[in-house]
This record gives sequence, C-alpha cells and structure tokens, in this order.
Amino acid sequence: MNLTVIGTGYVGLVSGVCFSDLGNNVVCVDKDSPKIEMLLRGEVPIYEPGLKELIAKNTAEGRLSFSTDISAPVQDAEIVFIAVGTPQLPNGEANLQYIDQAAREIAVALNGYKIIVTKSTVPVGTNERIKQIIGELTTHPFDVVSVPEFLREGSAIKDTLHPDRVIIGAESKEAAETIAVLHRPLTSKIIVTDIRSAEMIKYASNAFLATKISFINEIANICEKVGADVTLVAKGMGEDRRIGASFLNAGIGYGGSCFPKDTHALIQIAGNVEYDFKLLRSVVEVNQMQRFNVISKLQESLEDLAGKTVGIWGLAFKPNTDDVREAPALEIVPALITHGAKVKVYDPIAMDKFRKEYNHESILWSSNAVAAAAECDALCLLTEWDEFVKTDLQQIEKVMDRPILVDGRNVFSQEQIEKTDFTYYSVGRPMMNRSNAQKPSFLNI
Ligand SMILES: NC(=O)C1=CN([C@@H]2O[C@H](COP(=O)(O)OP(=O)(O)OC[C@H]3O[C@@H](n4cnc5c(N)ncnc54)[C@H](O)[C@@H]3O)[C@@H](O)[C@H]2O)C=CC1
Ligand SMILES: O=C(O)[C@H]1O[C@H](OP(=O)(O)OP(=O)(O)OC[C@H]2O[C@@H](n3ccc(=O)[nH]c3=O)[C@H](O)[C@@H]2O)[C@H](O)[C@@H](O)[C@@H]1O
Repeated sequence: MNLTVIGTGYVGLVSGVCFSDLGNNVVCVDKDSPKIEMLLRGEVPIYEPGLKELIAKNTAEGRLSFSTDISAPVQDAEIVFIAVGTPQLPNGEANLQYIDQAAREIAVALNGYKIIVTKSTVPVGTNERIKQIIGELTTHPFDVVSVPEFLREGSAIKDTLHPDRVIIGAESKEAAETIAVLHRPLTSKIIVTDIRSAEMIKYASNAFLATKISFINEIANICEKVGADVTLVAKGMGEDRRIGASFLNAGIGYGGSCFPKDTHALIQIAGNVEYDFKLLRSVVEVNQMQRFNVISKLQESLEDLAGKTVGIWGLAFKPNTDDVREAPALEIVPALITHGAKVKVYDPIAMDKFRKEYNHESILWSSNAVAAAAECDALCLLTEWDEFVKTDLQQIEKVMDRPILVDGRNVFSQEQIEKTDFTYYSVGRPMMNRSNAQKPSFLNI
C-alpha cells in the first residue's frame, strides 16, 4: 500500500519505517525542514536502537522517503497517518493545534478517497473534530480512523513490529477492514471498536501503567519504614497473573513525553465532564514527590548539601533513549543546585539534549561514569543504563571523596554492595553494605 505519515517524531518515524520494512511505500512528512534534511542525509534525529539501519535499508530499497511537502505524498497515498505531537497545555489539557493544522493541510491536499488514521494520542472526541475540519475544506470522500500507538521509546521497533494488540476505532467497516489488513502482518490480536472507545483505550492504558508505578512507589516508601524489601514484594505480587510482574519497579517515578502529559490530560478529560478523577490525581502527586526522595536521602547522609559535590549517573528519562522530556533529572539536578551543591553529570547518550533543556555554571559535564563519580561526596543513579549497572563499584568507591550511593532505580544487588563500604540508599529496600548486610528473606530460594 502507499502510505504517508505526517510528523516524524518517535511515533511517525518508527511506524513509517516499520511499515516500509513490511513492504509498503512510505513517505514521512515533517514541516521541520532541518529534521527532514537530516533524514535525507541518512542521519536520525532520535536515538533508537536499530532505527538508523532500518532507515538506511528501506531508503536504499526505494520504499521509504522523506519530504517537507505534504501535498504530493497525500495525493499518492491510500492511507494518511497523523502522528504529530499533542503536548500539554499549561492547564493540563492536550494541545491540539498541530492536529488541527495537519487536518487542514490534508484536507487541502485531498484529490480523492483516503483513509486518515490518527496515531497521535488525542482526547475523546478529537477524531470527530478532525472529520469536521477536513469535511469543511473538501468535497472528496474520506474516512477517519483512530489507531492509538503503544510503542515504548528504547524498544520502539520491537513494540511496533510485535505489538500486544492493535486497536482500530472506526465508523466505517470498510475502512476498519483496510486498516486491519495493513496491521495483520504484525499481530492477529486486532480489536475493532468505536472511535471514542479507541481514544479512551490509549489514555486508560497509560494512566493504568502510571498507577502501577505510583502504587509500587508508595509500597516502597512504606517498605523503607517497616524494613521490608519492595523488590521482593513486587516479585511476590507479580507472580499473581491477575496483577502481572511488569511496571512494578519502584524508583524515582515515571518521566518521559507521555505518562506525565497523558495522566494530566485524562484528569482534564474527566474534569470537562465534571468527573473528579481522584485516583489519577494522587498518582500524579505521588510521582512528583517520589523524585525528591533522592534529595531527602542525600540530606540524610550529607546533612547540608551546600558546598558538596554530587555525581549524577543518567539524565534520560529511561535507558536506551536520549529523550529527556519530563526526566526526573530535570528536577533533581536544579534542586541540588538550589541547595548549593555542585553537580557532576554523565549520561551515555542524553547529555546534549539535557544541556539544551537545562544548563548552569554549577554543572560539570563528565565524559564517562568514573569521571562523574570522581571526588564526589555522593553519587546518585537516576537512569538504569547498562553501563552503570555493570560498573565495578569497588573502583567507583576508590575515586569518590565519600562512599555514598543513592540508587534511584534499585539496580545494584546485595552481592555488589556487600563488597564495598558504600553507604547505600535504594528505593524501598533495606540498606546493605559490608557491615550492615541483611539477607532478603525469600529471593533465590
Ligand atoms: N513518543 C512516544 O513514545 C509515543 C508518543 N505517542 C503519541 O504520538 C504523538 C507524537 O509523539 P512524538 O512522536 O513523541 O512527537 P514529537 O513531538 O516528537 O514529534 C512530532 C513531529 O510532528 C511534526 N509536525 C507537527 N505538525 C506538523 C504538520 N502540520 N506537518 C508535518 N509535521 C508536523 C513536528 O515538527 C515534529 O517533528 C503524540 O500524541 C504522543 O502522545 C504515542 C505513543 C508513544
Ligand atoms: O504513550 C506513550 O508515549 C508510551 O508511554 C509509555 O512508554 P515510554 O514513555 O516510552 O516508556 P516506559 O517504558 O513506559 O517508561 C515510562 C517511565 O516509567 C518509568 N517506569 C517504568 C516501569 C516501572 O516499573 N517503573 C518505572 O518507574 C520509566 O523509568 C520511565 O520513566 C508506555 O509504556 C507506552 O506503551 C506508550 O506508548
């Protein structure tokens, strides 16, 4: 099939590339010309494992191209995907200006029947709004279909090629069938719903995952007070198939471009119909507080942070991405500086993106993990990159001024810590070191 994707962010680019790899002809369109120029040179504007190679392959085989012009690609396509951003407005609602603009531009370009698929995450009722905008500007026939996207950054290609399910929200049976045919090579689990339910499935899924994270973080906070180990609690809970093991990793809370904005948007969607989504408001509040547990732990161990040097491992909101949108580091680093600390930071990939968001004379940009720890009074791990997980902690201990380690993602094991003199703080686990080792009660038995 001939497909056009409007917007080459994570979703547009990865889905466009994956659909071309499945044998479709795809044009990825973006109004950001430097981005399109990069893609035309074979460079990739985001860090996503495997994406560069897949772009090179499909471009070379002639199925994938990039353009700043929307008209010709829309006219040549049978299906047009909208994958533009829906960022958060100051009141929490989704900003639909890019959606509206894309809809107007598609309408003007239409030259015959097309299926317009919305992949962007949009509030309930938005696909009807898209239909209305396009309908007012064209006499050509078209259908609007909602196909929300569930990929995760860092594993975006695998998630796209092997999704747990595909949701198709449609009014027209024929359009739903065409979109189902396009997705059948990916999965047999295709669920067709009405458009409003499809829009809600996306928000409800993200809100539920965020709820799991805040729930386990609160359990972790209680574990710290009662001397239990949250990783063992999560393991024990996760074995129950009704609960499931995923998204029960306690830490410094969720970040990224979607959970924070989509939880706020769903609270607003509910508010607009006079429903107070109390549970989700608490999920957001717990997540906000969780980040600052890192600061409390540093204050507990160092007392006054003024004049201290703190090393930071990890700036991206999670590993295997250079995305720093809503990353916990973007709040933790400025908070440390406000408390008078100097901060030495290192991330394998996300340093440049972080620097564009936040820079300060009290930040020292380190070139590797050991350099970021050197001469520090404490070290905080904020992102669980493999590079940090595999580090020799005994070597790190030697280069630091004081052996204090705050592990915001619970990555280090009892065995690793026992070999060191680190004063070790994790999230919801008993403190462990050579002199204060506590054996977990049921792990590895
Ligand atoms: N980032 C992610 O992992 C996921 C994002 N989503 C949703 O997908 C949507 C897109 O997210 P991202 O890919 O992160 O977006 P992004 O904000 O990184 O990129 C959007 C792109 O669309 C372009 N654009 C905007 N208006 C345009 C127009 N009229 N014509 C051509 N290009 C235009 C922008 O220049 C930008 O390059 C959002 O609604 C998001 O919530 C859904 C699942 C996963
Ligand atoms: O709508 C979206 O944009 C996407 O949002 C998330 O994907 P993503 O933000 O890429 O990353 P996740 O792996 O879900 O992690 C989100 C945040 O939660 C945190 N997290 C995740 C899992 C966990 O157990 N604990 C935890 O703190 C991560 O560190 C990260 O900061 C969803 O997982 C995707 O299904 C969805 O498509």
